[in-house]
Amino acid sequence: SNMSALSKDFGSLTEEGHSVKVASHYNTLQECGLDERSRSRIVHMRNFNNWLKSVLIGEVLDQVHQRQREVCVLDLGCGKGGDLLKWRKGRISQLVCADIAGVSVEQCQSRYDDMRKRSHSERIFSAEFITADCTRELLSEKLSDPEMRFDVCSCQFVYHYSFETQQQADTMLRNACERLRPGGFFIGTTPDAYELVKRLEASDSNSFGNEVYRVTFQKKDEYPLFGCQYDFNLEGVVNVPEFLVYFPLFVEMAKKYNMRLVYKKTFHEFFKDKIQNDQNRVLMQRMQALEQYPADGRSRLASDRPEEYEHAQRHSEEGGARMPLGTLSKSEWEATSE
Ligand SMILES: C[S@@+](CC[C@H](N)C(=O)[O-])C[C@H]1O[C@@H](n2cnc3c(N)ncnc32)[C@H](O)[C@@H]1O
Repeated sequence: SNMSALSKDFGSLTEEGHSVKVASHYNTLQECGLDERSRSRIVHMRNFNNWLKSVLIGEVLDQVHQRQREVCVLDLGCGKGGDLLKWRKGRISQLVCADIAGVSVEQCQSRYDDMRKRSHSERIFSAEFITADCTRELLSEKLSDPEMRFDVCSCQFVYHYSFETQQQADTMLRNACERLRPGGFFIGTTPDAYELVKRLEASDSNSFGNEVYRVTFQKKDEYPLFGCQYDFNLEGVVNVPEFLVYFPLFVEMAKKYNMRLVYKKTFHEFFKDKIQNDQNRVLMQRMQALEQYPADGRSRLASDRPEEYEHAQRHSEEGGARMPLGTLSKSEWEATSE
C-alpha cells in the first residue's frame, strides 16, 4: 500500500441501490468478521498497518500543532473508530467521523462515548458522527455547523472505494478537501496500483495472492482509469469490490480543490524511513507490530511453515542483528506491501 499527504494551497446525488448494498456489506461484516485463528494469523500485519497510520497521523498533527492550538479533524471512512485513540493522543479539539456503514458509525460513537466517560479530568475532543455515502453525498450539507473548517482530513484504507466512476472519486475528494483550511492536510492510505498491476502481470491468471490474501481482477490487460475493479480477499473474508487508483490521476484531480502533493511513499519506504526514529521504534514494540523471531517459550509464530520465515532465518544467520528479531511472515509482508 501507499501512504500520502496532500496539502491545501493558500489561494473547492445519491443512487440508493448501490449505497445500500455497500453499507449492508460492511454492516454484516461486523457480525461475522474473522474467527480467532485467522485473527491471530494476521495480527502483526494489522498492528503493523496500525503503526504506520499512527506515525503518519502523529506527524501531521505535530505539524499543525506547531502553528495553532486547536485542531479539527475529519475522519473520512472512519469505520468502527480504529483511529480514535490516535486522535486523543494527538490532542485534537474536534472530530467529525463519517462512514457509509451505519452499524460501524454507531460502534464508533459508542467507543467514543466510552472513551469520554473513562477520561475523567482529561479534556477530550468533541465529536460528531455522520452516516453517508461519501462518494455520492455532500458532507458539508450534513455538518452540525455549516461553517465548520478542518485542519486535517484522514482517509485510511477508504479512498479506493470511490474510484468506480469519475464522479464518485470527485465527490469523495470534494468531501475530503472543500472544508480544509488553507495549509490543511489530506492524508491517507490506499493499495498500491503499480504493485497490484505488477503482480497481476506476473500471474498466469487474473488472480494472485498467498495463504493470507488473494486479489482477483475482473479483467486482465485492460486498466481503465475508473472502474478498474478487483476483489481483495484477506484471510477468506470476501470484501466489497475495490478499484485501482492511478495515483498521478488522483494528484491531478486534487488540484481542482487547490491541493498539492507533499508526500507519497510505499509502506516499505515509509517503514524504513520512520523506524530510524527511537520514539517510533518504541511505539512499534508497544503495538506489537512485528513478530518476535524466533519464538520463545511463551509465544508461537503466526505460521508453522518455516518457509514463511526464511528471510528472518537468513538474517539471524548472517549475524550482526540483535536477537530476537522483529519480523512479519512472508505472506503478511506481501499482503501489506500490495
Ligand atoms: C478498510 S475499512 C477502514 C476503516 C478505518 N478508516 C480504519 O482505518 O480502520 C474501509 C471503510 O470504508 C468505508 N467506506 C466504503 N465506501 C464508502 C463510502 N462510499 N463512503 C463512506 N465510507 C465508505 C467502509 O464502510 C469501511 O468502514
